[in-house]
Amino acid sequence: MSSAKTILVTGGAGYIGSVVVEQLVGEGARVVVFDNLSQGHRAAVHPDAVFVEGDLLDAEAIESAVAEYRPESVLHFAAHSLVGESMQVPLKYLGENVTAGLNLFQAMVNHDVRQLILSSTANLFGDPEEIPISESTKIAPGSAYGESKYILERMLAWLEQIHGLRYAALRYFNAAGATDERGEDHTPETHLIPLVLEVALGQRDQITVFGDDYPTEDGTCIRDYIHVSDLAQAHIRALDALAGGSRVYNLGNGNGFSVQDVIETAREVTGHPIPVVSGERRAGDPAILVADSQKIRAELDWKPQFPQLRDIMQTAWNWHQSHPNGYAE
Ligand SMILES: NC(=O)c1ccc[n+]([C@@H]2O[C@H](COP(=O)([O-])OP(=O)(O)OC[C@H]3O[C@@H](n4cnc5c(N)ncnc54)[C@H](O)[C@@H]3O)[C@@H](O)[C@H]2O)c1
Ligand SMILES: O=c1ccn([C@@H]2O[C@H](COP(=O)(O)OP(=O)(O)O[C@H]3O[C@H](CO)[C@@H](O)[C@H](O)[C@H]3O)[C@@H](O)[C@H]2O)c(=O)[nH]1
Repeated sequence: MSSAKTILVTGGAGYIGSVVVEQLVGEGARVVVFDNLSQGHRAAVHPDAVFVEGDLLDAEAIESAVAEYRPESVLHFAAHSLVGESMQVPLKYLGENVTAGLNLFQAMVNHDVRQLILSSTANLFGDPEEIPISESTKIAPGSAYGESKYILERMLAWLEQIHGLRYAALRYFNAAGATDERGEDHTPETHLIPLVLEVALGQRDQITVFGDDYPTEDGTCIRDYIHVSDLAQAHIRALDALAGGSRVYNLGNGNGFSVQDVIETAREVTGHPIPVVSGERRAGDPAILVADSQKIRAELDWKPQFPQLRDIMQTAWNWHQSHPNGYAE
């Protein structure tokens, strides 16, 4: 990775973005984080990164940040990202995620910034026709959130054709785990793994399983959990490869685990019994999402360092134990 170039990271105070920033700074890059702290945390931003507090919905704010810092590339993490919420308030996603991207892309076009990595999602595939899901699997977004990400992917394809922008769309499956200093801390928390660990910490009484009548072996949804550091490494490789042209990759571990498996693994890792109650299905949740990530493995020589769910959850548990109140002082 070339060290002198500036990289702008939207959403760099959030869960995944902050870990990517940590790795980029470690590689010697000059990093500028742009985040409105709606979900992110100032303390999650690596101290060697420049921090700009701003909202992508404010076109002037992102325009002036791009004008001031003149990044060579942009990593775009900032978004609303909850599948379930997007099925309650679809316009928050179809409106704000798309407008935020639009304002960012416009600022990039205005200042001739020609490289971008987009955080896309496995939710692009809805209830997929095939498992594992490859880049050639039919796209049929499973929620308003997934649709908002697909609109951004399509916008980028046009900007490539018309303005020569080079982009990588990384369709993450379920991010999980932590580094020593950075982990998952959302308010409210809605993600399965941190919620289960909050039960183990005694901060919640139980975990509700959203649906136990799916067409899977134990009836609960299956997901592909990928360690956040492995995701970060994929961004660094994709950034280095962008000079060779735009690309789209599905990014997961390639192994599926049910909600029940996650709870059982949490019991093993934490030693806590983790009481469970059955709940209704959550709208927008596909039964099974497992990635075929052969393409990024072959083209970028990327390989997950955390293939086992147990190891991923151990890193999350370490972080939750050392940060029982998340990033709060
Ligand atoms: N967590 C996952 O499993 C997962 C999976 C697939 C895709 N993604 C995508 O990856 C990205 C990061 O996810 P995350 O889990 O780290 O989410 P996150 O909520 O922790 O991080 C998002 C960050 O963006 C910031 N932000 C949101 N709207 C903004 C705006 N209008 N202007 C400026 N900053 C804004 C938030 O404050 C936050 O720091 C998202 O785009 C999400 O859709 C996440
Ligand atoms: O209290 C809970 C929370 C979650 N789940 C289930 O656990 C699984 C994982 O849910 P969650 O951790 O909320 O993640 P997802 O909804 O799968 O979404 C994540 O993973 C997607 C990619 O697969 C990303 O696009 C999203 O941004 C990211 O939030 C799903 O089957 C949920 O129904 C429960 O049963 N109980």
